[in-house]
Amino acid sequence: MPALIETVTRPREAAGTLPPAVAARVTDALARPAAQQPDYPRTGAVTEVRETLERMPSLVLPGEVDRLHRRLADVAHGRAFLLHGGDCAETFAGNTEDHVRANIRTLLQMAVVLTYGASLPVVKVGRIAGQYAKPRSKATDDLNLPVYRGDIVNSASPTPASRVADPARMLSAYAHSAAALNHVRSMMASGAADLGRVQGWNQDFVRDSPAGERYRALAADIDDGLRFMSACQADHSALHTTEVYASHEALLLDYERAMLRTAEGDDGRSRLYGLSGHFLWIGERTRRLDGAHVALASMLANPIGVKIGPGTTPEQAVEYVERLDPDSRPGRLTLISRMGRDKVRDVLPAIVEKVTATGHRVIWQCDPMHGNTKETASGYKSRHFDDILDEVQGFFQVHRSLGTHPGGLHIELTGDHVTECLGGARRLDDASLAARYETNCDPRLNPEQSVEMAFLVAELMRG
Ligand SMILES: O=C[C@H](O)[C@H](O)COP(=O)(O)O
Ligand SMILES: C=C(OP(=O)(O)O)C(=O)O
Repeated sequence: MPALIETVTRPREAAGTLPPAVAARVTDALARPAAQQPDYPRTGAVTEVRETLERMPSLVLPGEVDRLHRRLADVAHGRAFLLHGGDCAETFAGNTEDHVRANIRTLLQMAVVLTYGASLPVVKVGRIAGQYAKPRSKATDDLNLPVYRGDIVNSASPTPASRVADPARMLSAYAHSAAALNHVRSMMASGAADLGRVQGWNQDFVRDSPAGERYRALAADIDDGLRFMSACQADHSALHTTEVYASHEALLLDYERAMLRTAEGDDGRSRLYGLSGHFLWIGERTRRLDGAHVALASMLANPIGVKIGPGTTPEQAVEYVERLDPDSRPGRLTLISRMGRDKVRDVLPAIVEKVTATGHRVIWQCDPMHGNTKETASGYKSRHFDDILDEVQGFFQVHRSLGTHPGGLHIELTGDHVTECLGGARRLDDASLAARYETNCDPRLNPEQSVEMAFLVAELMRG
């Protein structure tokens, strides 16, 4: 697909929107070892694209990032819950109005269930409007072609030409992200997040799902509550709208570099923001402490997440906290554990204890997807609903036993009725996966499995 925005070639010296001292620090940070970066055939083209992006409007605004930071501070203090979800890999072709709407709808449905079930405000963050870069386990695929690294880098189609990394794809990713954000913002502004409407979607779920009976009572309770509030003419204006924030893995350094902007923060001080999204995270494969991803993130004013897999030591976790939250600001750092169901109960406690002892208030979030991926007998990369749930249960057990706040859930999901993860109320089995296995990378929960998961997590939150 051609780039949606033409590159503008300008003299090198005119490039860059950052003050020179900041730009020099960014350059230093990015000179560190960086895993999972594409091998572009022509580096000049990368510079041209970067310079074009540096001149474009940022995708999100510093004030929105700061507001999310304040919401996340509530999560860190145990007064709210962070729900984070969306595609494993967004695609340009899949960035349609229907898909964006369905994903947001699923996220909001889950949020309603969690808010009501756990009586806690839920901060909603989509894996949306930028989740276009994928870290991979191997450099080549089964056909011995360079591996697909996400639509921002190359194409999933299995030919040598389409797997060549193309910097112009960063421009398309920018344009697609802007379109998705625009749609999310208009959904929010036009009342799509009105609790009454979202609750209607849940009733569809209750009616159509084989697990419907189990959830009918909760859905009816929410309805009663809404009717009661209307009858009392109580001010429920807050129930008619909501905030949804955008996040992605800050993996592709050329793109993230181009989206850096300085702006005055809440306190009037100039700060560096990564304005490709509100919340940016560092993945399991790029979290080396002396690496470029950690160095860049440490300079940003955004809330930052770090995925921590089963190989993480308590000492490393403390290092992340010290480097990424040096001012000890609650909500700044989210540690996203993705241990796998077999390891979470053994590995997480020592990490939580050691980090808690530093006095920093991090958000503890559970990603129960990435440690539970398996190949099925028929060759699909899948995850079983029961394994996912088991990891969430383990995560809650660990936090309950240590008296810390199990602050969030990070899920790969889609609002499309795919068949990618096994199990759930419809008991999807290996033979059913072929029907709608559509992901370009990892398997996602479908809407029914997602809402079912939300009901089960709400029960855990009620404790
Ligand atoms: O989403 C996470 C990773 O990008 C993904 O699990 C890597 O998949 P791979 O092991 O097929 O490369
Ligand atoms: C790559 C991802 O996860 P992880 O870094 O935990 O493997 C992801 O969340 O897309």
